[in-house]
Amino acid sequence: MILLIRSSFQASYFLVQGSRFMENKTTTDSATDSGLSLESVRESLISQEDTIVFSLIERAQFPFNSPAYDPLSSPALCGSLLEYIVKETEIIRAKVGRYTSPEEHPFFPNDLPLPLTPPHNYPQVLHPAAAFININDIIWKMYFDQFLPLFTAEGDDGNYGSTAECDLKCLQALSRRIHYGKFVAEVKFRDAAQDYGPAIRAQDKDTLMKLLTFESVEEMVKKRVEQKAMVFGQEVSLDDKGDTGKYKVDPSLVSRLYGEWVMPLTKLVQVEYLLRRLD
Ligand SMILES: C=C(O[C@@H]1C=C(C(=O)O)C=C[C@H]1O)C(=O)O
Repeated sequence: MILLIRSSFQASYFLVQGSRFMENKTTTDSATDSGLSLESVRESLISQEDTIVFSLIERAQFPFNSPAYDPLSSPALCGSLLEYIVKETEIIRAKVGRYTSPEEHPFFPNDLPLPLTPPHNYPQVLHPAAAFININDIIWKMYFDQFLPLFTAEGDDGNYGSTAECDLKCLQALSRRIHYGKFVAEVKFRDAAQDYGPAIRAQDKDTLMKLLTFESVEEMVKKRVEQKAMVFGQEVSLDDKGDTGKYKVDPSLVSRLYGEWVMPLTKLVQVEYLLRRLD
């Protein structure tokens, strides 16, 4: 279910204008400064592909390792090892102000502590309603139910902590990329407000989806991530054979991840954002 709370823009303004600490280089140079353009947001998406492909390669070194996702038997801890690691990591990240960045979205947003670090004034690039769009529950389900079983080998090697750490990295990278759709939508709206305006006023999701979709760009993205998976994930051999033709993660699966989930979910975020752009 999409978390959409349409009231209290004051609270959202606080989130957008909140503190910044330990910035992520791949995402902060473009959209949160004043030079927002379709080119700059696309550059950021291209750069985020590297993070996603590397995080998938890291995860693929372990088999599925289902005990990492089973409820823990310890009475002091509830949920799975993976949930525990994600929740505790998000508590620390909240304390250092990460979720006051308009580019960061927690998977467990309830009961997070307030930042302890000094506030940072982000330029207010997005409409305040952006702060209430969080589709991490959909991303979580997609990753564990559909994608993970496809790209990990069956089995259990006992490395549950390392496995969960890798899942956390993948989830964070996917979430950042997909929610970056807010910036993509903002720039598309600014470039063609006369086209988007009527569809927004009519709350016409289908027309918005058509307006923001560029099939040729999507084809390029799928090809490029497949190529990146080949280059970043090739087995390197020092003997005469050179390229062994083996990859650490199946390049066609990375392309499929983008085609079936990452881009459709980025577009879902774009539509949800645009529906509220004139509130
Ligand atoms: C992100 C954009 O919007 C849409 C979504 C895309 C994506 O998620 O990569 C690619 C093309 C568009 O259909 C874009 O136009 O660059």
